[in-house]
Amino acid sequence: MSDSGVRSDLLQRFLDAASTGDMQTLMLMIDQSSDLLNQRGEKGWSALMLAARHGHQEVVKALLENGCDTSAQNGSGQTARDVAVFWGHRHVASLLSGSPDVDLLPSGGVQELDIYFNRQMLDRKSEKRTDLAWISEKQADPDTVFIVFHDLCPLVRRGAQDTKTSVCRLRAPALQKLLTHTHTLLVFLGVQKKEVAWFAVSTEDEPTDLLETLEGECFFLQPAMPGLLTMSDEDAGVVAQARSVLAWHSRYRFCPTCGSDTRVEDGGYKRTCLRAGCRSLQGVYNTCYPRVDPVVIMLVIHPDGNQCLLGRKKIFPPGMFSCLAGFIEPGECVEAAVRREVQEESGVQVSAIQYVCSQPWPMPSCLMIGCHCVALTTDINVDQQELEEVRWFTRQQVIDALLKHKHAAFIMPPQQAVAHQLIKHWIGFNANL
Ligand SMILES: NC(=O)C1=CN([C@@H]2O[C@H](COP(=O)(O)OP(=O)(O)OC[C@H]3O[C@@H](n4cnc5c(N)ncnc54)[C@H](OP(=O)(O)O)[C@@H]3O)[C@@H](O)[C@H]2O)C=CC1
Ligand SMILES: [Mg+2]
Ligand SMILES: [Mg+2]
Ligand SMILES: [Mg+2]
Ligand SMILES: [Zn+2]
Repeated sequence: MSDSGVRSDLLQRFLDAASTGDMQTLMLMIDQSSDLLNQRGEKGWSALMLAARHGHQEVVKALLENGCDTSAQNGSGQTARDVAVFWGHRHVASLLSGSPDVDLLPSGGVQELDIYFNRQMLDRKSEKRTDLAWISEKQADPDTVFIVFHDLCPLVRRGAQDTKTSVCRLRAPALQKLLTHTHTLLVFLGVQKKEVAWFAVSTEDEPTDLLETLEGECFFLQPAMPGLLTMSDEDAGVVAQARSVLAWHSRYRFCPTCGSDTRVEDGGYKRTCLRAGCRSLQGVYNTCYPRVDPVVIMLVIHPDGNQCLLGRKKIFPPGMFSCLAGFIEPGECVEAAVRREVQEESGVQVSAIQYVCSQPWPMPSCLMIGCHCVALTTDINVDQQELEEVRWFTRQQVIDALLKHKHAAFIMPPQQAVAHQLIKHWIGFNANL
C-alpha cells in the first residue's frame, strides 16, 4: 500500500473509533500520531464531530483535552456543537459550548441575566440565625457591618460618580445609642468573604439623635422610588433583602392569627406568637416568616413575531410603557396567572409561555417572575381601572425606544426594572448595553 493509502486507512480507523466510542483505540492512536486529531474524513467530518453525532461524552472529553479544534465546520457548515445540539445530545453540547450547563436545559440558550436587585454579595448563612451566641458575638465584633434604615429607606451617601448612591457601612461604635434603643430592630443579613457579618438596623424613631457623628454626607434615601434604583448593583442586592424583611416586620408586629404579641427570633427572620396554643404555632403555617408575594410580569409577543404588547399606568412618567404584570393569586400556577392577567388587563389571549428570569422587587416584597408569551388574539380591550393605555409596538419602535431616539414612540421602563430586561431580551440586545 502507498504512503497516502496507509495514512487514509489510519484516519479511517481513527474516525471509526470516534464514531463507535472505542476509547482504547482512540487513545492509542492519539499517542502514536497526534496529527490525526484535526484531520477530516468524508464530507469534512472530524473525529470530534463524529463523537458528538453519536453522543460519546468520554470521547469528546478526551478529544478536547488533547486539543481538538472545536471551531472546525463540516461540509454542511456545522461545528461539533451544532451536530450535538441537532441530535439532541445536550450533555455533549454543554461540553462543547463556552457556557456549560446552559445546554442541559431542554429550552437551552437562556443565560441568566444580570438584573438589578439580583446580585447576592453575602452568604446568608441561614443555619447561623438560630445560633444566639454566634449572633451576639458577631454583633459585638468591631469588623461587623451595620446598614441603617429609617422608614424602610437605607442610609446612603453619594457614590464616586454622582449619579449613584452607596449604602453607608457603619461599625458598632458609631451605633451604640441606636443598638441599645428599645425600638431598634436588628436583622442578620449574612457574611461577606467568609467572616464579616452584616446586619440591617432599623428604627421608626427619629434616627439622627441616635446616630453618633457620621463621616461624609449621609442621608436616608427618600422617597423609595426612584431612590432605590440609584444604588450600585452590589448594594441593591443587600438592600432588597434587608428592606423586604424590615417591611414585613413593620406590618406584621402582632400575630396575624390571633393578634397576640410576638417575639423576634432567628436573627430577625421569624416572629413567633407569644400565646401558647396559637394555631400559628402548629403545622406548616408560615405566618411566622417574612413573606414574598409572587408577581408575573410578561412581554406578550404578537403572532406575527414583529410586535409586542406594552401598557401604561397613569402613575408612570409621561410616555413610558412597560410590560403587563399582576399578582399571582392563591391556587394559581405561573402560566395561569400570565394568561389571566394579560386577559384582564388587555383582553388579549395568550398561548405559549416561556419563563425568562426573575427579580426580587422590594417594594415591599414582590418576586417578579418574568416570562415571554405568544398572543393568540390581537384585539385590545384595556382594563381602564388599572391601565391608561395598552398598545402593540413594532420591533423597530422598541429599538428606537431602547436607543432613546428623539422621536421614539414610547419611553422604556428604567434599566433596573425586570420589564426593561424582558423587552431587551426579546430584541436580542446585550442586557448590559
Ligand atoms: N420590576 C418591574 O419591572 C415591575 C414591577 N411591578 C410590581 O409588581 C407589582 C404588581 O403589579 P400590578 O400590575 O400592580 O398587579 P395587579 O395587576 O395584580 O394589580 C394590582 C392591584 O390588584 C389588587 N391586588 C390583588 N391581589 C393583590 C395582592 N396579593 N397584593 C397586592 N395587591 C393585590 C390591588 O388592588 P387595591 O390596591 O385596589 O387593593 C392592586 O392595586 C406592583 O406592586 C409593582 O411594584 C410592576 C411592573 C413592573
Ligand atoms: Mg397589573
Ligand atoms: Mg392586573
Ligand atoms: Mg391582579
Ligand atoms: Zn397567635
